[in-house]
Amino acid sequence: MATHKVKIAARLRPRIQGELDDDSIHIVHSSNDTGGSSSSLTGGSFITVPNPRDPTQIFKFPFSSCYDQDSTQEEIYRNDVEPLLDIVYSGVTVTIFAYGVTSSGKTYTMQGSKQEPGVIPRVIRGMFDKKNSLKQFQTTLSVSYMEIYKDDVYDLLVDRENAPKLPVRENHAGMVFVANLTSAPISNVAEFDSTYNNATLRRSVGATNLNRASSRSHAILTIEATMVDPVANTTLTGKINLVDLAGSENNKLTGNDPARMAESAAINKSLSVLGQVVHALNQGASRIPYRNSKLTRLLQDALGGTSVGLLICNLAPGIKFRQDTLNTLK
Ligand SMILES: Nc1ncnc2c1ncn2[C@@H]1O[C@H](COP(=O)(O)OP(=O)(O)OP(=O)(O)O)[C@@H](O)[C@H]1O
Repeated sequence: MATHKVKIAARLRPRIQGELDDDSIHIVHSSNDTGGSSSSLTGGSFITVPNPRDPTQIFKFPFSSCYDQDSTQEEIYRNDVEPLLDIVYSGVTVTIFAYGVTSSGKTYTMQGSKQEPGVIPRVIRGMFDKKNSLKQFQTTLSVSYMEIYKDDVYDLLVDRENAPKLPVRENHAGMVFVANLTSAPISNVAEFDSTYNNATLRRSVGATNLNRASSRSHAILTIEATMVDPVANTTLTGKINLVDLAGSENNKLTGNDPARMAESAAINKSLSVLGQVVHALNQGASRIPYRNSKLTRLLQDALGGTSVGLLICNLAPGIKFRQDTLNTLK
């Protein structure tokens, strides 16, 4: 029986201006919940959504953690993210995904704003704070950042003109890796911020050049911790992947634009394979379909073995998203 699991959380974003609220989507906190505040409970809650074709039929979706419109970035970090940093420093790979349709709040959850920083800036601060408390190790942190667009991999830490598609290879032990991906050492938060901000700019410039939105690609930011114990003469490596997934999309919205349809097909395929992989892992299945997409192939070592994952399903409350919300939840 497999021991690895991907925890699945849901977050309903608040209504944004001009959006008609779908007040039939409810987060129900189970009665045996004891911890947390009223906006975020982690003891097993569920979301209810009526069937658009038959409102008397109520679909019920259970989640390990549910965050409603009033939940804060701080709550998500404290409840579900911060506990994972100790796991990284024990030499394990952790992966956090933000999943959902376009405009459901993935980027807000991962990056946040200056006033309300999201998972990425909080993880960076947490990683440096913990590093400084690990006295017995000489610990170094490094960052890599890549983008998967239509199953091609690009390095976001190098200029676009010098950024060819990177090959995906497998080593002797069967471990999949991206050849020639930059790994930049970071010695403090300011150094990370500067590297990351440049890369984010590069991602949006690249996206504009390719005539697409950056939300049409998956972005994988990886922070690796290398811990050397000089007394025991051992080295331990742990890492955390922070993944802002491309928006899942209703194919009907792509019109007849062939480029858009190909893009959409690639996104939907990789997201559907990710769903199958997470399901298979959580069922303890013996065969996990990693190889069916570049995204899951690349994250194979991050999802299998002793690795740990957190998938945050972002949901939009608007009526026009009802069917997408159901698709995400399913
Ligand atoms: N929890 C939240 N609280 C306040 N505002 C939010 C929240 N979540 C999302 N928003 C706002 O909703 C809008 C859409 O969110 P965001 O851009 O994060 O969506 P997305 O899923 O990343 O979209 P895309 O797939 O197009 O990148 C933004 O204006 C964002 O600031």
